[in-house]
Amino acid sequence: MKRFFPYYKYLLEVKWLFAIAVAAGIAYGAVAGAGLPLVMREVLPGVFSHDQRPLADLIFAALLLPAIYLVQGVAQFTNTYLINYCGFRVVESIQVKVFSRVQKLPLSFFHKNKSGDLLSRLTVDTQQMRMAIVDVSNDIVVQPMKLIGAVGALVYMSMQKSEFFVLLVCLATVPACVFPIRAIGKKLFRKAKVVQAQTGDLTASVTDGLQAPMEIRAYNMQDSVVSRFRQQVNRLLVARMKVVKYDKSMTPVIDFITVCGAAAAIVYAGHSGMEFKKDVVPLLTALYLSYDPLKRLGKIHTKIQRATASLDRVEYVLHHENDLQEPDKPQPFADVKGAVQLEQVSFAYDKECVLRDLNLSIPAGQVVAIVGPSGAGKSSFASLIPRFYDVTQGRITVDGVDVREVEKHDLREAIAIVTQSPVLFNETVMENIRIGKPEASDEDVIEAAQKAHAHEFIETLDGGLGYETPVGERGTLLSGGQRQRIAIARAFLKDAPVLILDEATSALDSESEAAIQQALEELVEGRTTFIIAHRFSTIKIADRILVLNHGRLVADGSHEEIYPTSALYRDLYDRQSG
Ligand SMILES: Nc1ncnc2c1ncn2[C@@H]1O[C@H](COP(=O)(O)OP(=O)(O)OP(=O)(O)O)[C@@H](O)[C@H]1O
Repeated sequence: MKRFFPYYKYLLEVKWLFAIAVAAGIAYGAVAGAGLPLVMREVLPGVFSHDQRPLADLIFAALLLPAIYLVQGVAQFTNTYLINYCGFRVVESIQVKVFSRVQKLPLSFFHKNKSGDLLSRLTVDTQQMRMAIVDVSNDIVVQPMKLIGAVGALVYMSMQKSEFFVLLVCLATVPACVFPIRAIGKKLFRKAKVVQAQTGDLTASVTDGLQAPMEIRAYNMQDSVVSRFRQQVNRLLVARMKVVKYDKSMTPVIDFITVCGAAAAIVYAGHSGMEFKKDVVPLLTALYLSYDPLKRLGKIHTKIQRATASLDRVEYVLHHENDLQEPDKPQPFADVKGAVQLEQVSFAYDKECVLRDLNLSIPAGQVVAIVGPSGAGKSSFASLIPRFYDVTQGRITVDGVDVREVEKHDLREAIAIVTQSPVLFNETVMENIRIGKPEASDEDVIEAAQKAHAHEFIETLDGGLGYETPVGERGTLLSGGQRQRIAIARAFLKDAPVLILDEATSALDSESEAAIQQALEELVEGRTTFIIAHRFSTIKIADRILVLNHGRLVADGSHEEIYPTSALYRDLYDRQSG
């Protein structure tokens, strides 16, 4: 339980509503625990005595029951309604915290963790945590109150007739409940952990299945995808049933132990010649009502165990070490010109180096194409400049400042990236371009689209809806060439001094290709540009070509300089020109 304490601060945000909820819960507990037995003990025996009672007395006595249930009902509704509200608010705060943590983590985190599993941690596991924080806090106050109410009624009755006191001994079965509660709780924790992990796997598999509809159809994978899903659902079912087994065994076990106490009460009551209506019924009602909160208190343990299994998964994200730390004393980074320098740079994702001993000086405004065979390290090279990863050795500077010594936000403000398959967000074309500069006016966005040779096609979109056309999830309502031009428009709007272009590998139709080529030529002007050249179609706009092979720089110069001297470049170039 201690592990949940840091999260109680979210409950403080709704402390007054929570306090009202608990107060209503206490009122409910007191009325539910003590009201019914006392009515039975004090009122009903008189009503059903042998003497003829006036009708008014009967009506009064009868009305006591709905009155008790009315008070109890209003208090219970207020309690559960507000507890639910507080619970949702706490979940909301935890979800925002986890989501914002995820957004701060480096790219490597997303390569190690499946997005579906992260989704399940963010949604399912945070909901489980709610149980431990809000429901348990409520139960911990309300259920003992109910217990005190019922036990109070027993004590009150025992004061009226001393034999009743002995019946309190029946409650001695209560401590015996602790042992099964603890044992079942331990089992439940382990089983709940398995369920949460498998829920994550299942969500990951669903996400995969929904994100690649074309590939699944193209390769006729429907049956195998469904069969894998069925297996995972089955595994989850088995794991869930284990949780249900332990969770649901708690109540019967506690019922059995406590009913032994009730049996002892009956034996005692019968033996000592108590009056059934007047003494035994109210007594058993009070006993029953004191066992109910006990069972609920027992469930608190199982709730905490289940929530702890989820807490582990949520804290995996919250406490995940960020290996791309911000500098302690960030250097100012304004009016960037874009001179980039690599000094003895080596880089490895894991153990094996994918870039080795790179020494380069790229003056501001130079357009550099990076070429090399597949896997040579071109994309890795480009990802080091915006500090998506840190170099393993050496350093990279922009305008003489080590990229690790400026705030990541400032560094990335100075860099625009156009990837080969740009991701569009499920918003309008206008908003997708505005991502480049959130404060830009509509006119600025349109101007950027014009520069990117995108304005013409945007205007005709969706029967003239133009910039207000939604692009669909991940931009699926647009063609590859259109998506690329929107990404180029974003880069124009951002107007950053450093540009990284990941040239499209897929063939575009000649009209798109010509428009994109022209847009890129204008975009690179005056910016330090790194073009990851897969198809060499953009190579002619480069001032300088870097040839990488197995992570090493094997040639560096203009096309005219390196074509005669680098066999690898010549080979790559000739193959491309066919
Ligand atoms: N996230 C990653 N984690 C681990 N290894 C990676 C990761 N990304 C790339 N690699 C490895 O790093 C090496 C260089 O990959 P990189 O993507 O930089 O090459 P590339 O020249 O851009 O290739 P291509 O032209 O095929 O895109 C490859 O061996 C690749 O397997």
